[in-house]
Amino acid sequence: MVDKKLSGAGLRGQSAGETALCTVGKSGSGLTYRGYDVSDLADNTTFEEVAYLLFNGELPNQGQLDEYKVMLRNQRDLPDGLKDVLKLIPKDAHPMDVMRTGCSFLGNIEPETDFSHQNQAANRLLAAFPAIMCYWYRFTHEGVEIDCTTDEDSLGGHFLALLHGKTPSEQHRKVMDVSLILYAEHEFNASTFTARVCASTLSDMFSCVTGAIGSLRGPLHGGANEAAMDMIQKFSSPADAKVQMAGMLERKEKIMGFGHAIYSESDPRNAIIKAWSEKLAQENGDTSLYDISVACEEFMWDSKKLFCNADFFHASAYHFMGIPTKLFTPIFVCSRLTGWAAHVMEQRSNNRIIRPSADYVGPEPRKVSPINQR
Ligand SMILES: CC(=O)SCCNC(=O)CCNC(=O)[C@H](O)C(C)(C)COP(=O)(O)OP(=O)(O)OC[C@H]1O[C@@H](n2cnc3c(N)ncnc32)[C@H](O)[C@@H]1OP(=O)(O)O
Ligand SMILES: O=C([O-])CC(=O)C(=O)O
Repeated sequence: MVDKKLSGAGLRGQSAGETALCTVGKSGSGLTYRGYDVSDLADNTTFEEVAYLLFNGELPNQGQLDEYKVMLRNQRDLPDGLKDVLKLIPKDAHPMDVMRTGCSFLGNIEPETDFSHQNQAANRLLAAFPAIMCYWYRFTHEGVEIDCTTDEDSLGGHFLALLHGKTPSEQHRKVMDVSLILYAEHEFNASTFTARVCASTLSDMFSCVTGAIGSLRGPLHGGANEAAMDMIQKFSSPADAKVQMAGMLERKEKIMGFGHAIYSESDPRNAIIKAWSEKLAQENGDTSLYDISVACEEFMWDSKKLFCNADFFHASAYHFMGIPTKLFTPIFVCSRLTGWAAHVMEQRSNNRIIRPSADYVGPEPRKVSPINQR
């Protein structure tokens, strides 16, 4: 992995603080969480272990993990007041707005009253997010008031069971778990930086996470997985994908799911989710969407030297598991909550309010003229 030459607008290349949580795009290792390579974590741990690692600094032993999972399981259900609020949100609302409201409302009825409760607040959100998404989705789209508890061992399996109303396959549980690990943490990305800025004012955990959800929603960040899905579904074949993408580039359109602010040659998460997407395509007995995705990847590299970021093959992988496109970015929320909350805790542990300066480019000083002379 080569360090990208960083310059220009968007604070690119400027250090905005220290973190012990994550490295992104450092030579020799693409992505690490507290020193562990993300591929090692994806192969050898579960999402709950990664959440524990991010919140507590070390991977849990078996006893700690068992205790942690029981604690999360006991908090998966939603209070009636929150269910009532979710039922009021219309079917055509953006599910990221649902997540934002769900998070914010929970902060009203179960507030983080002081920072000694920060872990409880983070774990409550971690346990409740799958139900916030699925309760609203199934009520508004299917007219069902679901039971927000399941017997599923993992949060990934729990989400799939809530969404589909049936026990997920072992392979689908595994893919969800890997996906949640891949999306968990990514240093000072836009949404995490939002959370840290909010934390630096000594605000509460729910406000920090609510703000971060708003930043993740945009198509230049987390929203790219949905935009990528919308795009690949329009292509009828690999050859058609290449022709249509050439047109998009000619029209100077951004191709969602490609490029990255920090990585220069590849996003280490891509190979991992791409391999799972291929397995799911084979399991489904129809590889056409996967083949189209591979054609997109080849075309973008050959024509622009742009590579798939974490979002691109997540689109087909989620689609193969029967997940509606509009829920792709909310799943990202369920995972990235761990990174956001860990950064909030880190910011609080050595805080100074984040308040950069701006280069002024406006008019020279001038006097207000009376309104009838303007
Ligand atoms: C999990 C995540 O959040 S990963 C990111 C998800 N976002 C997307 O997939 C959206 C599509 N990608 C992009 O918009 C960008 O690549 C970003 C926002 C991720 C990074 O933006 P930047 O750091 O400004 O990109 P970068 O400096 O590498 O851009 C270099 C050039 O490549 C172009 N470029 C970068 N990505 C793309 C793309 N996906 N499609 C077309 N052109 C692109 C830029 O327009 C720029 O061209 P220019 O010099 O003519 O203006
Ligand atoms: O780091 C970034 O800018 C975006 C990203 O890939 C992420 O947040 O996962």
